[in-house]
Amino acid sequence: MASKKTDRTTRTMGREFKAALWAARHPGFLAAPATVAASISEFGLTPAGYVAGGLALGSLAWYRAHPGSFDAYAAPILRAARRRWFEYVGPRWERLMDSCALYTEHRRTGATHYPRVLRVRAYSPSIDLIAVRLARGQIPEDFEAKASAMAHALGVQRIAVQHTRPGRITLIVQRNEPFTYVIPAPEMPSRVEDVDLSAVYVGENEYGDDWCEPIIGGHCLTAGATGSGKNSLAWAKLRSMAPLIRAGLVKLWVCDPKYLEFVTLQQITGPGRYANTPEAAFELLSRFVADMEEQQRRMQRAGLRSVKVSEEFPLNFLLFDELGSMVAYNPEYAREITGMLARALSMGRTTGHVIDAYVQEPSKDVVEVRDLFPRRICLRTTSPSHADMVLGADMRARGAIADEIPDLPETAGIGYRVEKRSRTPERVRAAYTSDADCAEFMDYMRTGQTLRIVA
Ligand SMILES: Nc1ncnc2c1ncn2[C@@H]1O[C@H](COP(=O)(O)OP(=O)(O)OP(=O)(O)O)[C@@H](O)[C@H]1O
Repeated sequence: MASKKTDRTTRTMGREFKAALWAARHPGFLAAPATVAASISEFGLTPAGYVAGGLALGSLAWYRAHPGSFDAYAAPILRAARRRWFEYVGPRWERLMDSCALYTEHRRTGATHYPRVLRVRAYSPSIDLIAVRLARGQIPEDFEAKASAMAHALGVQRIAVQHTRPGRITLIVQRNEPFTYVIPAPEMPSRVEDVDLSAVYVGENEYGDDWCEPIIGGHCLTAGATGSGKNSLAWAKLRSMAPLIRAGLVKLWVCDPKYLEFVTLQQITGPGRYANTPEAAFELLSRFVADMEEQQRRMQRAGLRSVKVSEEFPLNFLLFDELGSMVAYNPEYAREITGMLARALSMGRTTGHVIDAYVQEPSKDVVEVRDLFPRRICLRTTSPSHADMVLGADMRARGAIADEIPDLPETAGIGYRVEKRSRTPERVRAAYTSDADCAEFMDYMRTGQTLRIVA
C-alpha cells in the first residue's frame, strides 16, 4: 500500500510537542496543581490547608460512617485513579506491551508505537476495565492472542478482550475471583405484580449487580459439567417466579431423568406434566407441542400476533434437566424427542411455550437443537471448546474461560453468559438454593406462606 506523503519522513515528533500533547490529553495533571497554587495565592496557605484538611476529614468520616455509599460511589473512582496512575501508567504499560510484543514499529522512522490507555474503570475490587486505543496496524485479535501472556505478566487471573469500536478495545482484567461467597437463594416475591418475567433474578454478575434472565421471549440452554451448579439456576428461576406458578399464570412442565432434584415438583405439575423416562418425556413433549399448537389456533382465531401472560394465555415453562440423557445417550425415543423439541423451540416463543434446558456436554452430537436456544449460559466445563459451542464463536478468546473454573464445591454456580449488546462474556454466579429453600418453595406452593423451617 502506498504510504501517505506525511509518512515519508524519517524524523519523529519533538519531545516538547509530545509533552504538550500528553498534557492536553491529561488536563487534570496541570489543572490540579494550578488550582492548589491559585487557592494558596488567593486565600493564603492556612485557609487553603483548612479546606484541604476538611475535605480529607470529610472523606474519612464518610468512609467510616457509611461504608455502603462510600464503596458504591467513592471507592470505584479512587480505585480506578490508583490503578490508572500506579499500575497501568505509561512506562509500566509500555514494559507490559514490550514483554507481550504488543506494539508496532514505524517502517521508516523505526519509532515504536504503543497502544494507549484511554481510561481505567474499577467498579469492583476484582475487576478493572481498561479502555485502550490500538496502535496503528494492530487489531483486537492481537490482544486476544496475548491475553494469557498479559495475565501472567500482570499477575492477574484472567484478561478478556472486548471489541468496542474500530481502533478501540476494552481489556477486562480479572484480578481475583469476584465470587468468594455463596449468593443466597432469591427471596420469593410476595405478589404476582412483583414478578417481571422479562428479567427474573438468578444471581449476581462480576460487578456485584443483579444477574437477571428473561423467561418470556426466549428458550435458555445451560451447559455445565457435573457438579457445576446447574440446579441452582433452575431453582433460582422457580423461586423468582413463585407467585405466578402458584396463581397458575405460569404452568410448569418438568422432564427430570435423574428423578432426584426436581422430583418434589411432581406435587405441582401432577403426573401429566412431569416425566422421568424417555417414553414419558416423549409423551410430555407431545402434549407440550399440542398445547402450543392449540394456543396458536386460539391466537389466530382472536387475530392476535402476541399475547400477554394471563389466565387465558398462561406461560408454559418446561424445565428439562439432563437433556443429553434423553436426546443422545439413550437411543430410545431420542429422535422423536429431538423432533418435538425442535418444533417447540422454533415456534414456542410467540405462544409463551418456553424451554429451560440443562446439559452436561453441549456438542451438536449431543444437542442437535443447540442453536435453537437463543439464550445460553456456560458454567464450568470439562473442555476448552465448550464455551464457544455454548456462547458463540470466539467467546473463550474473549474471556469465557469456563474450562478453567476450578472443579471445587466453592466455585459451583460460577459461569459465563454473554451480554447481548456488547457480545462480551460476563462472569456470573447463580444464587444457591439449599434444601431448606426448596422446601420453603414447596410450602409456599401449598399454603401461599413463606414459612422457613429452620433445622
Ligand atoms: N450457586 C451455587 N453456589 C454455591 N454452591 C453451589 C451452587 N450450586 C451448587 N452448589 C454446590 O455444588 C453442588 C453440586 O451442584 P448441582 O447438583 O446443582 O450441580 P449440577 O451441575 O446440577 O450437577 P449434576 O449434573 O451432577 O446434577 C451442590 O450440592 C452444592 O453444594
